Amino acid sequence: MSSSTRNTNSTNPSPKKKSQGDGSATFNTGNIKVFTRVRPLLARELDANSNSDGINSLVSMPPDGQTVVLHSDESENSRSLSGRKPSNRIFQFDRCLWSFDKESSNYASQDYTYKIAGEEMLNNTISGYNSCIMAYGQTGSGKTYTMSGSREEPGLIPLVVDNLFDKLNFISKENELIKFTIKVSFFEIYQESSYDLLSNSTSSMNDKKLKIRENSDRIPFVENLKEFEVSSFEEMMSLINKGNKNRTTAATNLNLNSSRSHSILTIKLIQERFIDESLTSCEKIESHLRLVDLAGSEKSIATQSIPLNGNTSNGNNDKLRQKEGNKINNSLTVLGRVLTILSENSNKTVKSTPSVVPYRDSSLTYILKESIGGNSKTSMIACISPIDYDETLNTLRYATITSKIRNKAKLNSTGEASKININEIISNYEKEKNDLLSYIELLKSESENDNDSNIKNSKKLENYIKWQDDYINLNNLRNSINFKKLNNKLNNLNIENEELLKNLIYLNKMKNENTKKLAANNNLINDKINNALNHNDENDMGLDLLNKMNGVINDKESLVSKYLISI
Ligand SMILES: Nc1ncnc2c1ncn2[C@@H]1O[C@H](COP(=O)(O)OP(=O)(O)OP(=O)(O)O)[C@@H](O)[C@H]1O
Repeated sequence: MSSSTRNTNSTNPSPKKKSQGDGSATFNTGNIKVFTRVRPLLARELDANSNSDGINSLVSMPPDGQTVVLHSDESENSRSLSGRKPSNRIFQFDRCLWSFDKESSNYASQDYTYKIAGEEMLNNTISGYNSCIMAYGQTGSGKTYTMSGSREEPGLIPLVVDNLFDKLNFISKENELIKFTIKVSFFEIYQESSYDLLSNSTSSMNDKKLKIRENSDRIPFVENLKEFEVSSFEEMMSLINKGNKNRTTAATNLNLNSSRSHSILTIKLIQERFIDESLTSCEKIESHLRLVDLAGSEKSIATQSIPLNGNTSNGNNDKLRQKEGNKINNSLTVLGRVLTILSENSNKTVKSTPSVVPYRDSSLTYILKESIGGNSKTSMIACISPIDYDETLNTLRYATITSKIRNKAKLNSTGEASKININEIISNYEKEKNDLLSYIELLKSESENDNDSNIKNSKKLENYIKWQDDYINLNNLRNSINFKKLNNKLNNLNIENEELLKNLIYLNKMKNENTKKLAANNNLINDKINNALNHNDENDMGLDLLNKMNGVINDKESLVSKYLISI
């Protein structure tokens, strides 16, 4: 059985601005960027239609790369549950990604999706802006595939992490006065409660619940969420893979591996930019990139659990899936309400009062407050199925509302350079080292069979090693800066030498010219002496002139010899 598509002649779209005046200007003005991506047909969808001639995609994407057409289709493939006759709908977004058919010339691969939807957000984060990419769409529409992908076809998250390290390594090589620190945290919102996906805790789900609080700037955060410092792609991916394994998923009729929770991965980047080579003051920039894989909107019948091992009685699982589905739908309904109000507020005139945004109505909107309505450059990838008219229409409407939201992203810099005292840092390190050394001595004297103490011991040793690394890094930084200073001095000395050489050449030239003038003067004087001698029989006047001339010669000679001595 073959699949076909209406989109046969489009080419890979080139980047360009949205043409419609729908309030979504370029990203610099702060609008949420919106992309849509259509997935291919799945094996079960092909099987279910094995008797038909082939399934068309209800979605097509013309070559401009920014338009998506949702076609009415009265055949069974439309799967319209509304009963009404659907009509063709046209939508425009920042970019429409065609992943329906791998053979198509404009097929949007995982790498291409990263280039279009991921790279700009990563660059924003490195430039010091909070950024966020979230995947939205009905269940089974390709959100997790887009965000995480598979080992063979890695999605946005692994590609972002890979490129993050590449970019930071490049910057560090170019500029040794920047120090980067990367931290990662990962949590899920399941049935309105937050859980740390990186926690090793074995306590009950109830005990593992984390609270959402607000900081002094009224920005919500997950209390006690663990944050891990990482320094390589492998380290970061091993944490993310651990988090993905901990995420709540289940097999449903629509997706064998359906995410039953919203997951939020946060990569925090701290940059310390030393203002000058003395290393005494630095600007600190702290930004984060949030990667959000939302749970899919769903109809309860469609997401009943799949009977396992041939067991048809699956009542409890069905109930749980339904309860999960209701919570997911509720939070997505609140998200829709919040996005609508934000979009209306963004398009109100300056004088009118903005409506209150009900962020607190769900944990999801509360925690995403800054990303969807505050200090963040944000993009949404609206994932759509090629054969579900009603759900695709809903998703595209949602996405259109989102594209009209204007956020105010700020550069998260300390602004003024904060003073740091390098000697103080080193003496603190030294104090810490001495404390650790004496602690290690103490531990050594404790029982060797005591497991707890051994664990503590090794932890402390780890800390000690980390301290040593930091100390060495700091010294390396100082050494390289000292080396740079010496190099500068050497360059300056070379420049001074060049100046001296130029002066010497000039003085030599002057000396030669003066010697020539002196010889010419001598000739002139000799001529005059001869002239006078020739006339000495005439009177004493000639002798007198001769004596005067001799006096002039003596004066000139002594002047010249003084000058020559001086150079
Ligand atoms: N662009 C794509 N190319 C190939 N396969 C895809 C693509 N998008 C999705 N799929 C496949 O479709 C199925 C459903 O995708 P996925 O699990 O990503 O959906 P989801 O939107 O995350 O669903 P849920 O909300 O239930 O978690 C998976 O088998 C996935 O591999």
